[in-house]
Amino acid sequence: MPSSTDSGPAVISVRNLTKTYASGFQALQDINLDIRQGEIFALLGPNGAGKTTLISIICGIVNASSGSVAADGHDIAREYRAARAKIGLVPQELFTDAFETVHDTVSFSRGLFGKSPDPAHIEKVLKDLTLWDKRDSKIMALSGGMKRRVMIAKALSHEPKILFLDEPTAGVDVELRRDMWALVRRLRESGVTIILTTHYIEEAEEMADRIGVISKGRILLVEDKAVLMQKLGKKQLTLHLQQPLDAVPEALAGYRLELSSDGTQLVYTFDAEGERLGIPELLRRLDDNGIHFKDLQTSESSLEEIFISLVHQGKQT
Ligand SMILES: Nc1ncnc2c1ncn2[C@@H]1O[C@H](COP(=O)(O)OP(=O)(O)OP(=O)(O)O)[C@@H](O)[C@H]1O
Repeated sequence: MPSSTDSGPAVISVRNLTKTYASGFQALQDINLDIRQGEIFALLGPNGAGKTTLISIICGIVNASSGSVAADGHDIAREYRAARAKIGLVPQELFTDAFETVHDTVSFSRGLFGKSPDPAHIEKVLKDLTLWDKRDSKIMALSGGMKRRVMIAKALSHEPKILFLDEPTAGVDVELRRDMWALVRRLRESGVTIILTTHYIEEAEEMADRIGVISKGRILLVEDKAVLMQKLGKKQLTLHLQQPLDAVPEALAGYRLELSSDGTQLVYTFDAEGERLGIPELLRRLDDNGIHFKDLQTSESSLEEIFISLVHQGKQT
């Protein structure tokens, strides 16, 4: 089960969390999760997996059925105000007062957390988000990308240590998505711990230090991105043959080899372990069997393929 590691203190600790909605639907089952100080953590899962429910419980918007959450050491139920003050939340839906100016709406958000006005901080947030020039514009006059940045500015107005971004780039075009990724990295560099939910694998692959995969209300695994890709990724070696084959020779039956339908390509699929053991020997055996190739190429499975196979198998690691 995912748990705290020696790589740093947990800034969010989720223990044995379950959620059953009034309808009787069990949205989360026995979630245990630690978020480390200063990391970008991506919670990756298909629609309906429970991502928003989990975030909403951590942020104190939805009550858990059982279990506990601590934010920077404060229990979200017993010490709600102290815990919530540590957290900024950028929800999936963009909602804010269309008739307010950018500056006023962001300043007002700070007040909601009982923090005294701090014009210098608001100025810094607006400048970091390239909204300073728009500070006197009404929200309704802004582009979609700017409105999103206003939501982030609001979430940062009370100087949280932890920022939740729920599907930050859902429905956003490619250019805006790249801007958002750059912005999230800058925020992390400024010391904020970032937790983002996404169903875009590309986003987790691009951004995250660690990835948690959630499906049907359960965390299937939590892993460093690089380790996840190395551990679960498969590689393929494709050999383009000089002469087509009718079938894979018996002598090579021990290898996971597939022949293309026209007989011109042999595809060998292997994992990190197989790599060490097999390839020189395979090439030798091919040669022994009179099979020669004119070209070869390798490819690695993407995080997408890993993710799909995990979610389909409901695999536990
Ligand atoms: N208030 C509610 N009452 C009953 N069921 C709910 C409620 N809110 C959410 N659910 C159900 O709980 C499950 C998890 O929903 P949740 O919104 O947490 O998923 P998600 O992973 O965030 O998905 P999405 O990316 O679509 O938002 C879904 O099946 C959803 O229909």
